[in-house]
Amino acid sequence: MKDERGILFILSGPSGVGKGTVRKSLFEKDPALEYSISVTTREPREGERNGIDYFFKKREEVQKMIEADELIEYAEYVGNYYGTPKEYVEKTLDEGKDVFLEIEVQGAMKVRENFPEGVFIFLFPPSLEVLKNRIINRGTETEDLVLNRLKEAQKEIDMMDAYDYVVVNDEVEKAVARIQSIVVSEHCKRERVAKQYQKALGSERI
Ligand SMILES: Nc1nc2c(ncn2[C@@H]2O[C@H](COP(=O)(O)OP(=O)(O)O)[C@@H](O)[C@H]2O)c(=O)[nH]1
Ligand SMILES: Nc1ncnc2c1ncn2[C@@H]1O[C@H](COP(=O)(O)OP(=O)(O)O)[C@@H](O)[C@H]1O
Repeated sequence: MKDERGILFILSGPSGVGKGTVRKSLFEKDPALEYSISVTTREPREGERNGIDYFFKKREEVQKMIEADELIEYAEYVGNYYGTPKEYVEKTLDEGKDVFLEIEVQGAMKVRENFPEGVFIFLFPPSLEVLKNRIINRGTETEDLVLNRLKEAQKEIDMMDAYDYVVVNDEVEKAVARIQSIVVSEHCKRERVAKQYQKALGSERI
């Protein structure tokens, strides 16, 4: 284990706001970050690959993982399970690397209980109209599923106050730059706290 653990960043927000798009662009710019691949029972979309976008699993398989306490959190979202494998996150943080989770709001709130030191970022749409258009234009959901996702979105936006940061995703590049600033300032903050702590300990010894 490295002296300093990595930081756990949780990127959350309503479906269609652009979490996946922003996360992918962020990872292209910052190869030092590590992405935690979730398990899901949802069917793969065209172009999605097992072990890259998600670990696609059967319901019984995810249920077994839940029973064996192999997930940090899981949530049932629009009829499917989604969950974060524990082992990868713990191991990567112990190696001193920062880990990003891209998860919905119920799951993020559960992560808070186990990782209160995590940094919680809520990605916010410029407006509900824009959000609706982004889900429709993505073209991956039927009309019913778009409506379900929008219903969830309203509930999710109501939870925004529980986050450390709110980032508006007006333009992908701008949203990515805002998240990069958060990553840098969180590292500076932790370094400062560590130095103050060392100083306090030092003066105690004198
Ligand atoms: N709680 C939880 N949510 C997840 C996880 N992985 C993905 N999600 C979220 O589940 C929701 C649905 O994901 P998905 O079906 O891929 O749709 P999309 O994000 O709208 O493209 C999104 O809000 C994801 O961020 C996870 O491991 N745990
Ligand atoms: N800043 C943005 N401006 C315009 N379109 C965007 C922006 N961010 C994302 N999108 C588009 O919105 C749709 C939903 O984005 P996606 O990343 O799939 O969202 P999420 O992962 O939050 O469900 C996609 O078609 C994506 O290309």
